[in-house]
Amino acid sequence: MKIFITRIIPEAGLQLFRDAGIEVIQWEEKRELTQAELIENCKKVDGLLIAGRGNIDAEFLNECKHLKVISLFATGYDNVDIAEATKLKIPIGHTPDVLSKATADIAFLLLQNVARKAFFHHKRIINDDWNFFEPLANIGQDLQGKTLGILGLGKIGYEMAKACKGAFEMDIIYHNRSTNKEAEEKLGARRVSFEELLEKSDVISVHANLTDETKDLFNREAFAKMKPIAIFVNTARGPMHNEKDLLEALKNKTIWGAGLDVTNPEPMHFDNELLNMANVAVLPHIGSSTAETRNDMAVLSAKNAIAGIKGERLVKVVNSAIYE
Ligand SMILES: NC(=O)C1=CN([C@@H]2O[C@H](COP(=O)(O)OP(=O)(O)OC[C@H]3O[C@@H](n4cnc5c(N)ncnc54)[C@H](O)[C@@H]3O)[C@@H](O)[C@H]2O)C=CC1
Ligand SMILES: O=C(O)C(=O)CO
Repeated sequence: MKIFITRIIPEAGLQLFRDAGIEVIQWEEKRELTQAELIENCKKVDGLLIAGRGNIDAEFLNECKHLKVISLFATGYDNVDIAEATKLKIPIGHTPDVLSKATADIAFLLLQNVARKAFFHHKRIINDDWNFFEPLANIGQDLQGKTLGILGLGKIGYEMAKACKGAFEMDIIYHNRSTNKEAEEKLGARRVSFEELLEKSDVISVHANLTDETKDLFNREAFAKMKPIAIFVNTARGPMHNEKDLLEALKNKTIWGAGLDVTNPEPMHFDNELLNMANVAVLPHIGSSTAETRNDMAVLSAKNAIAGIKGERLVKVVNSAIYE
């Protein structure tokens, strides 16, 4: 039995494959493998563990329909044609829960950095531009008691809401497909329409899944409805905001600032204008990137892959319909 892994993953996951007697073939080159190379490598194995990008579309799935499992080293599965995988009865595993706190921490970190322009001031010091105490300079904004609007109050959104409530006693409003009872009871969160979320939030933090419905949701029209002091934070997926419209909204002061762990496209080009704006903080998609979380992701994704190869139900499966 063999598994192909598209990146070098933490040892804790590799050990589980050894214990299960499954041979590991890892892609060790720094560059991203091409779709043709992905297909070629998958032809020789029973399962695929995919970390990073990778387009698991209908064409790939039909070329590799012998795969007993595709295990994502991620919780987001927007790069997979789930309907086709389900039709072909290929189980898709993912790694929810274990990364919720780490990812929400990055949303929280971005929010504070933007509110106080911390990344910008750090850059100024590097450029020998230390501005001594000036009452009218280096001005950020308080977060205390402000309104946090969450788009997609699922696992990560809940952790972000909890952090903001605890640290800044923020009022929480949210737009979600369903009511989140726990957030309403424990955090006093209130479910609102998308329009109300845009109009009432001082901070909008995006935590929904990327789908046809959420793609390009934050566009010129949406930014125009937001408050001029609003801070936009996206740690979910870059295509949920329109980057040209975001730049324009920031330049025109339609909104106040933005914190991005995900960009559109990804990677963001180093000379992108957003990177030179004082009220913008950008990170290279590091939401789940802590030693502890990556270890847990390695273990969970390996457990999913091993179960799939053995023909057992995955621990965390996206397309549970295949078992019905
Ligand atoms: N920056 C990073 O490194 C990471 C990013 N992510 C992203 O975060 C996303 C969320 O992860 P979780 O919180 O674990 O997922 P989740 O499934 O627990 O939460 C997503 C929430 O979004 C809601 N939602 C989906 N479509 C919606 C719509 N059209 N309108 C309103 N609400 C909608 C769902 O009902 C759900 O409550 C992932 O799909 C992934 O794209 C996840 C982990 C790390
Ligand atoms: O889990 C995900 O969806 C990520 O984006 C990376 O952890």
